[in-house]
Amino acid sequence: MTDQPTTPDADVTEGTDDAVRAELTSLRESIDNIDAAVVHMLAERFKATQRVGRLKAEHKLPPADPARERDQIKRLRELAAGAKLDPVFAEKFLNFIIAEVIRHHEAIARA
Ligand SMILES: C=C(O[C@@H]1C=C(C(=O)O)C=C[C@H]1O)C(=O)O
Repeated sequence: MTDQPTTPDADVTEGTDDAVRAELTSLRESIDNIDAAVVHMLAERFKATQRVGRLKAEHKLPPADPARERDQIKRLRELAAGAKLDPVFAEKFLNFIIAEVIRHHEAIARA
């Protein structure tokens, strides 16, 4: 972020047919609902993983469990393929989340 004054972005749909703009708005409402659901689901997942992190710290278990991760990645790739979602993307997404969870578990173990 800078302190420079910003000009608002132009409406990229200006001049586009009204029916097209209405369809875009409707699709974006669905996207906004899905994004909200994703945020809420991720929040619940992190609540559960925080509890796992505390349990592991109390019982001196390591923050990461590579065997469990391998099983999850295999399962998620299969689910993704069945849902016509790119399995490579699904794996990257899960790995991104797991890396954050492991960071949390390391922090809990240090605390
Ligand atoms: C949550 C756990 O800790 C880590 C994070 C995982 C996850 O986010 O799904 C899976 C395995 C572990 O590396 C766990 O062991 O179940």
